[in-house]
Amino acid sequence: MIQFAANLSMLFGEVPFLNRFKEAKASGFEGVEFLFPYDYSKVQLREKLDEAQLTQVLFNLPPGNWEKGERGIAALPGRESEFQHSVELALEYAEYLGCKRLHVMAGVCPEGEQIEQCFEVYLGNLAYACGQANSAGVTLLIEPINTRAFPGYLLSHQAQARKVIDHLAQPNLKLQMDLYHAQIMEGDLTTLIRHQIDYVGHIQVAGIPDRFEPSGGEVDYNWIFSELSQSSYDGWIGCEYNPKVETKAGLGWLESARNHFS
Ligand SMILES: O=C(O)[C@@H](O)C(=O)CO
Ligand SMILES: [Mg+2]
Repeated sequence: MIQFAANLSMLFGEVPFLNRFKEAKASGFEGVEFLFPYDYSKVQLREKLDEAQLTQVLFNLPPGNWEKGERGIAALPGRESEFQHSVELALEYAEYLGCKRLHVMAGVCPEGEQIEQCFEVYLGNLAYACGQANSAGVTLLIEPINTRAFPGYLLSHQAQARKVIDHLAQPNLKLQMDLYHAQIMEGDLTTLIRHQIDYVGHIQVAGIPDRFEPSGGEVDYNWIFSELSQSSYDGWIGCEYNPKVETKAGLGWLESARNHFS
């Protein structure tokens, strides 16, 4: 059955990060996701999950130097050995936290590098990572991200991701379909969902254009949730949005969203 996960990098920012787990549970979430766990020990995080009885649904591989503008290293030529270490670290956390999904960020193709070469490195790194993750029972996800947010990001369209997944033909490589990015880059969300739901290993939602709650803005999420409820997808939906005012005050949309899946 489809369930909703709170993205703790964005929700419950009113309290310190480690307190957000119990806030998520108290607000009715059964699972959590966030961008990166690496500022905390895996033991600290496990404790928080256990205390609140939450499932760790997803997090990302280390992204490289975020402060310097790096947004993943999977497609960066010359960074292959760093990438392999990042896979090892992420899998260590994933196994300890019981997390079955990891998002591998492609990265921004560096100036002076050919896109084709970045793609070649990306494919090689993904194939390596899939092998490592498979033995740990972990699915890797690739997410097309809008280039307004991350200019030059290598993977920005759903069809590109499908091609990568088809090309590599790995059983544990899936699409992270973030409907916020998909609407900005492509629109036509219903058709995208109908055409590629079999590729999808995780979904994320936010209102468009402001990345607020998925209840206002240009996309009718009641329509989208109804569409998803009729599809074969039965995984998690990550609530990856910035609360417009305050997290709890803005959670009214969730009850009616859940009604689509009950
Ligand atoms: O959509 C996003 O921003 C995230 O899912 C992510 O992993 C990269 O920032
Ligand atoms: Mg996302």
